[in-house]
Amino acid sequence: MTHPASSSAAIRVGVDLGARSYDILIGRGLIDDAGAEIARRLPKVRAAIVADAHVGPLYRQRLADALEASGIASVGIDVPAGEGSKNFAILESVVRGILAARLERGDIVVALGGGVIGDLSGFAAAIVRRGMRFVQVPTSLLAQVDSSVGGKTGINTPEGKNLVGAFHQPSLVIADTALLDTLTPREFRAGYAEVAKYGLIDDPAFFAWLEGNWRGVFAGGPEREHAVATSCRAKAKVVGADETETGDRALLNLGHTFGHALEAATGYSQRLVHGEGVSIGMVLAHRFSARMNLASPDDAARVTTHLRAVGLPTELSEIPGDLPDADGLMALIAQDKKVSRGTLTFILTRGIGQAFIAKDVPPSAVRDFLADTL
Ligand SMILES: NC(=O)c1ccc[n+]([C@@H]2O[C@H](COP(=O)([O-])OP(=O)(O)OC[C@H]3O[C@@H](n4cnc5c(N)ncnc54)[C@H](O)[C@@H]3O)[C@@H](O)[C@H]2O)c1
Ligand SMILES: O=C(O)C(=O)C[C@@H](O)[C@H](O)[C@H](O)COP(=O)(O)O
Ligand SMILES: [Zn+2]
Repeated sequence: MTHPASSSAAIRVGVDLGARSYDILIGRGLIDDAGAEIARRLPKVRAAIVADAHVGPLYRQRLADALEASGIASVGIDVPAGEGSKNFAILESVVRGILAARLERGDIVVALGGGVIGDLSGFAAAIVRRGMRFVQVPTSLLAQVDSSVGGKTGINTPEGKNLVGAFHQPSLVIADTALLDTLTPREFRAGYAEVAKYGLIDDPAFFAWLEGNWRGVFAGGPEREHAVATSCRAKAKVVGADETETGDRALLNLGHTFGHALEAATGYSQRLVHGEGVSIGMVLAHRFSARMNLASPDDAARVTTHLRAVGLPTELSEIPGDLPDADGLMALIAQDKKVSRGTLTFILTRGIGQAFIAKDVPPSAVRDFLADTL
């Protein structure tokens, strides 16, 4: 199979949200068509391209040239790389950068980067002039399959992950899968955890396909575009049905209640990046489900085997440094946004591809499980 060379050959996935509907374009080389794709949808705009210290030097000039060729002038805004940038101070610097460039409400913020840049600059776009439009040009696997789609934007605080933010949908997502070739193996693997998540939520055939084809996804064969498109279709369907997570969108949080607590516990640092937290969290969710007699332990073992095969961490003991005890982790879990009237909601499972939303999960059961696991 050959790769699409231009956006005319791109895979298009629609996110159906009435007046806020938008396209996700997926394919190799699409960054060079970004100006034309944006100008077609958002004529006569100026742009701020937000990028971090890794992605900026690699791709910002190329993107700026593509925008310029379609008459879109741009300025660049720099952000330090890493999860630590999802904070109030860096948010302020992005907001001030947009204002300093005198961008108007009708202009655009372009997030060129991974999920950190997308969440941060999407949130800036949501609050500058009470809401500017923004375009996602995701450059990590995680951002292409998950964070660039669906409009969750925000920052972290010491109290917990993504606790400050807004729902603000992009106007367009341009996922150039060739850009993933420069990702580190660690970051590629981290993004893969969110790919596997879609299989584990409700698509057992996709999970089985991944077990057989993950090497092609990593190597950049046509399996990669298939995995990105399958993931985007799955996410677009959920978001189209429940934009602001009043119901089934919570399924996309599989593995995240544990994972987010672990990210907060490790200070949003390189000790544990988001996708690694999700990998361990999904294993814990499957093991906890087995312990509650909801699922077979064989399913938890199968999930562990696959995530380990691609090189992802699956055990708390793989996180470098000390972790809080079970009570410390429970204090972080208590800040989860799915907590309602003080009770915990978890995404549990009855088996591979059979995740469900479990309300009123007894905290004592989770605490004892964590104490035994630690
Ligand atoms: N909004 C959502 O729906 C959603 C969904 C999932 C995750 N997230 C958030 O996304 C964040 C994680 O995203 P991430 O894993 O992309 O992290 P990231 O943005 O930190 O990117 C990972 C690393 O890869 C580098 N990088 C990105 N693209 C590159 C490329 N093409 N070549 C070389 N290096 C590249 C970055 O500079 C960074 O060092 C977390 O904050 C998480 O909470 C949000
Ligand atoms: O889009 C969603 O909804 C998700 O839950 C996707 C997750 O992968 C992502 O990490 C998201 O940022 C988590 O959202 P949160 O509301 O739990 O902070
Ligand atoms: Zn996630």
